[in-house]
Amino acid sequence: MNSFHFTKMHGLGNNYIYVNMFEEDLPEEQLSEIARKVSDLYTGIGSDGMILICPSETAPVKMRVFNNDGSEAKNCGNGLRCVAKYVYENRIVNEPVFDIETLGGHVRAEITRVDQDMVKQVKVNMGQPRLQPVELPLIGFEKEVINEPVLFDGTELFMTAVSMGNPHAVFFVDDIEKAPLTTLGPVIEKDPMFPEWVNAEFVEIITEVEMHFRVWERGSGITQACGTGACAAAVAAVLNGQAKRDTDITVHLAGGDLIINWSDSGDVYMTGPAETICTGQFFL
Ligand SMILES: N[C@@H](CCC[C@H](N)C(=O)O)C(=O)O
Repeated sequence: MNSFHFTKMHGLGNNYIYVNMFEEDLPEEQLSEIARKVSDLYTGIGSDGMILICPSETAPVKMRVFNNDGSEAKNCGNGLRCVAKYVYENRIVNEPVFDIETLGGHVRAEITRVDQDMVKQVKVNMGQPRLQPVELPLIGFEKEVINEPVLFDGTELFMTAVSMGNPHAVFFVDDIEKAPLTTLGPVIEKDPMFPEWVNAEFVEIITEVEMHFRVWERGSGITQACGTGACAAAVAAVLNGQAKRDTDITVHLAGGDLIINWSDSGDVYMTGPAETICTGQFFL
């Protein structure tokens, strides 16, 4: 294998190189290295990482996510919408509602808008948020972490910790433009309290149903959007009394908007767009 076909797709600017593993065969031991290579802006294609669209034994399709540093993540909200678009348009699935296996559990995708045979919008039942520290994992805390003061590089921030299959640390700020994204984002990401590192999100509440959001992603740095992060932010807002359950919340990310709803059933729903950028052949 010295080349493979890819599709570059994005959800609100959060862009990945997608490889159809129903047709391609990338060696397991080289996946991290290939993710780093394709993601390189100068010598590769340039992306936030690589996502594999794989056969599954328990669902019509399985998603595997690699950040642009080569680390493998257990979930990716924007990736899920793009995978749903890909498998539906390419007739790997033929029904508009189907399950996707991830390393963080199964989720259910629903194709909610199609325009001239192109999927434009997908809604995903992301499942229940997990709040116990052991589920992130997060060490040094026994119980759910909701608005707890923590020092990062000498700065006190109030943290709410949420797992959406992957780990998130959410911080509320008064002004999103002044959030310490570039300075504290990388510090929070690799703080020893997170043995598997963490995605760091800053959130400015506008109203009970609207918030601004910026992310420093584990393994990728600043990205335009993070679907699981937006879910975690909405859950954190509810836990902190800043938003309501079973209500659509508009999350304004750098790349556009997502609608998040933490339903009374306990599941979190994410609705948003998915776009194809280009297809090509990558030479290793
Ligand atoms: N961009 C994603 C999340 C990708 C994985 C994340 N960086 C991690 O390591 O957990 C999203 O849209 O959720």
